[in-house]
Amino acid sequence: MAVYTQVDDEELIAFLSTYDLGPLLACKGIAEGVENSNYYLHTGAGSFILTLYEKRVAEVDLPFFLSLMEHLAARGVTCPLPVKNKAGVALGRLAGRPAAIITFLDGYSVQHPEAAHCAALGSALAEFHLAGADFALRRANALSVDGWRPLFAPCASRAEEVASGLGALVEAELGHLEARWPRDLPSGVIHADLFPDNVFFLGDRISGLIDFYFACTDAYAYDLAICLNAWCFDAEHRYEPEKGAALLDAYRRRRPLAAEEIAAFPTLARGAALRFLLTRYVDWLNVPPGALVRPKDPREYLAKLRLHQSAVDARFYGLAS
Ligand SMILES: Nc1ncnc2c1ncn2[C@@H]1O[C@H](COP(=O)(O)OP(=O)(O)O)[C@@H](O)[C@H]1O
Ligand SMILES: N[C@@H](CCOP(=O)(O)O)C(=O)O
Repeated sequence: MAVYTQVDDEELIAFLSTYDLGPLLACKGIAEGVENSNYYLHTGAGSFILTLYEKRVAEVDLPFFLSLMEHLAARGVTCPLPVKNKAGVALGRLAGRPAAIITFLDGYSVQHPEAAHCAALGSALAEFHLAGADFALRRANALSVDGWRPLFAPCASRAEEVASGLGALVEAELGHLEARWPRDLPSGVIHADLFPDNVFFLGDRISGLIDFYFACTDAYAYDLAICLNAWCFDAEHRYEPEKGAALLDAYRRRRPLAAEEIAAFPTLARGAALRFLLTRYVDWLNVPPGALVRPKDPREYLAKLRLHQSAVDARFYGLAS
């Protein structure tokens, strides 16, 4: 359960009184998510999500995330909208944290995506990239290749606690990726965390995307690689080529991949695996005392990284220019 910051009733009622949302009717901590504290909020005006932004979200980046949701929604991507208070401001402070209320989206996330879900995701991801192409704000990806070594270094000595040989493997992989990371691929705003829990379905159609708090300006194909890792493996972390093909084909129908994106794809998939291996590893070792959170298993991403290390080139993923 991701609630790092507890909100006191009186504080919440005072916070809500700065909005035109009517009285507080219910507020419950949300069981999913690992990054921020999220509450389901029911008020006289309906259902909302209250988010208190935690450690990995820099306050200075919040205008980027909130404006991005407005930008995408205006271009037909179904996503939450930040709710403005009576002063016309979407960002406030609650319980000592930056906080915002966003609209509630109907839908549910699929726990075991099938190829049809992967295809729907591929189309939605390409539409997201196209809709964000004229987004004026930029945000560097703090969790790209230059951020991985500083993330790992402070807790590198504990790697054996998580998996035998992990420290050596991460060191070698960092060296490999730092030497080869592609820097000039087609780029724009990417979601960077479009895992199944951040995509809502109603029936077999995507009803909305959530959780834009890792969004940044980076390579589109890197976002696709993140999705391949998150959607196209089975519960034992084995790659499922038919799901990979469904995702990649659907994406390419909406936004064709350039030859250099295809050539870089194995490297991007390795980097995408290492990025989530590292954040999960750090979080696994550092659960804040009193936090209600279930950290995600870094070993899942170790298995995915090993798979990508075995890929000779993009044909492994069925990609050819
Ligand atoms: N706009 C929304 N509408 C409905 N449910 C939401 C919305 N935003 C978040 N949630 C719920 O809260 C959970 C955690 O949100 P998420 O943004 O993924 O957390 P985090 O900020 O920790 O990444 C989601 O899995 C979902 O169940
Ligand atoms: N998707 C990340 C964790 C952060 O995402 P959240 O939406 O669960 O908060 C992972 O799986 O490591």
